[in-house]
Amino acid sequence: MINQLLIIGCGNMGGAMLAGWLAAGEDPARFAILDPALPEAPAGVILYREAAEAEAAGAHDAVMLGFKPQQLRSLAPGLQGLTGESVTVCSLLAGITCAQLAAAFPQARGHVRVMPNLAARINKSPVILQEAGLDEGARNDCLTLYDILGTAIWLDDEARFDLVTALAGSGPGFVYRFIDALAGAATELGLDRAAAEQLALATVDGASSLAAASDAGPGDLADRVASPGGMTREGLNVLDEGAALHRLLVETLRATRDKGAELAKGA
Ligand SMILES: NC(=O)C1=CN([C@@H]2O[C@H](COP(=O)(O)OP(=O)(O)OC[C@H]3O[C@@H](n4cnc5c(N)ncnc54)[C@H](OP(=O)(O)O)[C@@H]3O)[C@@H](O)[C@H]2O)C=CC1
Ligand SMILES: O=C(O)[C@@H]1CCC=N1
Repeated sequence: MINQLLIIGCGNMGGAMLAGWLAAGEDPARFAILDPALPEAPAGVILYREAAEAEAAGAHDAVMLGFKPQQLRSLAPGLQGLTGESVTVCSLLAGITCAQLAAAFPQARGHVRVMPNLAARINKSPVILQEAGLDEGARNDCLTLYDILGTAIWLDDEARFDLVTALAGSGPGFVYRFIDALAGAATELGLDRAAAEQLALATVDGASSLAAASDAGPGDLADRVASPGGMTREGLNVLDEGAALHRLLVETLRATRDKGAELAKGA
């Protein structure tokens, strides 16, 4: 079991994960934060401002890097005292590989890439994991911890990590853009903006929950919405013309995925 996780950089993503763990009933004492400017920590969670304070406490057996990938090179030297041989280094840093983590924190017990999304806050995030150097026990400990935030899985091929990041880590951003565009389109065609947003959000929520609960795939479900000779087919035809939506999303995921390699190169 991971007894104490030190979250180094607790912004949007680290904060969402911490909120998810606490909402699931985890003991706040199981977590500590190292963040120089975070206004406050949740009740019961220790907040350190400087690495030396966390080092002196020496209470953690894993750290989770929640700062930006572009900060790895400058911050790693100051974190060596927190990443000794009994400590597992977990990283949220998009693009940064296990080999780069191992080079940045060579003394650590093992290295884990973790890719959640913001739905961790409500324990509904996929969490993709990739490790280097972990034994079976440490693998199980990681899976158990991250599974609390939704569904955690090990990826067996790190070459695909940036692609799953684009799909599952960045994915909520694309879905939010879609909901916004759906509401915007209805507004342009005559609906009040507030009503359009409410209807678009409720529709995506219901459609997603139904798909998650259904044995049928999303392609089949789309066809079930389209009554023969009815209205929906006309709209699907617009999305399908020249595989317009498919092509747009291939380009969207490609651009997102490729930025991962760029971030890795800069680190
Ligand atoms: N946002 C998302 O949906 C996802 C993000 N990620 C990854 O999570 C990481 C964080 O992203 P995100 O949460 O969006 O970014 P944020 O900017 O919200 O969070 C980064 C946090 O790190 C803090 N920080 C800055 N410098 C230090 C330091 N020297 N020591 C400790 N903490 C520091 C920041 O403080 P301050 O604000 O004061 O600078 C901030 O609280 C990235 O590596 C990203 O790739 C992964 C999956 C999804
Ligand atoms: O935009 C980013 O780089 C991070 C990684 C996945 C989601 N947010």
